[in-house]
Amino acid sequence: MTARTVTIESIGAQGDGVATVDGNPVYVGYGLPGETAKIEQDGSKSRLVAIDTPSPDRAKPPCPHFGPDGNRCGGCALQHLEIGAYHSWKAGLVANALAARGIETAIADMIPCAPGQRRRAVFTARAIKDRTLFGFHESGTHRIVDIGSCTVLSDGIVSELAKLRAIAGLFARGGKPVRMTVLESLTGLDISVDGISKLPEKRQRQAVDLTLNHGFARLCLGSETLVEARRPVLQFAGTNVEPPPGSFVQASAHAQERMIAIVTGYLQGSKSAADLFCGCGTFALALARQSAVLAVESSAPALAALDHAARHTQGLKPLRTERRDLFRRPMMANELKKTDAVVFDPPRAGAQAQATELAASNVQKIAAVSCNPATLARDLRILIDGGFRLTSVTPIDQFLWSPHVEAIALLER
Ligand SMILES: C[S@@+](CC[C@H](N)C(=O)[O-])C[C@H]1O[C@@H](n2cnc3c(N)ncnc32)[C@H](O)[C@@H]1O
Repeated sequence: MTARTVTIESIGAQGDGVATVDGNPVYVGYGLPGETAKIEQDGSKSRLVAIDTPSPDRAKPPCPHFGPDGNRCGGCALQHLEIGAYHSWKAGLVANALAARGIETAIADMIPCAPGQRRRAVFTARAIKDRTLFGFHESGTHRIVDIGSCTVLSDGIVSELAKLRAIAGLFARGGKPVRMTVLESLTGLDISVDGISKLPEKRQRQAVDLTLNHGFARLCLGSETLVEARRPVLQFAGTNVEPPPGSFVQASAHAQERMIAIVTGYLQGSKSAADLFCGCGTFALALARQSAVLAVESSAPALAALDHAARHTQGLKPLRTERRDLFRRPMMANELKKTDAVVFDPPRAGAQAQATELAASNVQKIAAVSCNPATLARDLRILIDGGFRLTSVTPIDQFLWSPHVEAIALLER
């Protein structure tokens, strides 16, 4: 460790301050641009000792689990940055990724999300002696920061943290850490545990009893439902959907509705749309109110939930689903002959093979949704080279105070 004083120049992609020492970057967690800070340096990492000249953009973090010291919850990276500067930094992540692929474009205003709006969280639990650590990993380590509150999550989850910890403790007691995905659905909390394959019978009964006594909707271990008091339900643009255990859904209902509005608004007027990487139908079910839809996805349970929702919703145009691995077998340009509009929303790896087929197709309008600016930029480059024009890029702060950002890019021929 070398003690030194540095000046922070920028914020890195993970939210740490970045200084330069001997021509190399040194990351200073909790540091902001313009600040002079005393650090103990260890290669590119450092420990912050003191900030000598605080930035005017420095804000008081609202969460007690956020801070520069050890045991800092890694869920948030930037609570110490004033909200306007924070939004500019996040929009910059998208702009920089696009610029790195030679795409220079204006970025629209950030769609903000407020504290307390996040409806889905993945906790880690580990049993130690007679108690359970339950929370998120410390920044950059596998240590679990035990949380008693969270500024980002919805009240419906935060108010139940102690009860969730007790249930998680039953699964973690065997010694292995477990992950617990909690989704606040309209009918109650939907809890899904993974990391172990089986629970001893007595502990399983206790977990089921706690779930029922606390009024939670469902408890699953992997894909096995241990108890379902009520079907968990979400609404996508007015349509009820019953998500399968642990399935992907947008992290915030507010962000989801704004994203649906952008996509359906842009693709309005198309006769036949495709939703690729459709999940349980966030976009497909909304699009089916205005055009025929082909919805494609690799997860069978997600498609079953989408089919079930479509069958029980009045007034939709024809909606067809197809199970398909779009990485290995993208929808080919000639299969999209009758499709004039596409929304695609792939996992972080992006949709390179699919973008290549779209570039060669007759599709006229595309909404590209992504939680990874780097792969979004790569896929947009393919589409632009194939003759599409980028008409707008809108960042959405779905992952408040984290270094992650959602974005929707709109393209047309
Ligand atoms: C970011 S989510 C988007 C889901 C949906 N659009 C939504 O808004 O809820 C990505 C989806 O891609 C699916 N997926 C992952 N790999 C895939 C693949 N190789 N082929 C098709 N779908 C895949 C996942 O199951 C997941 O539902």
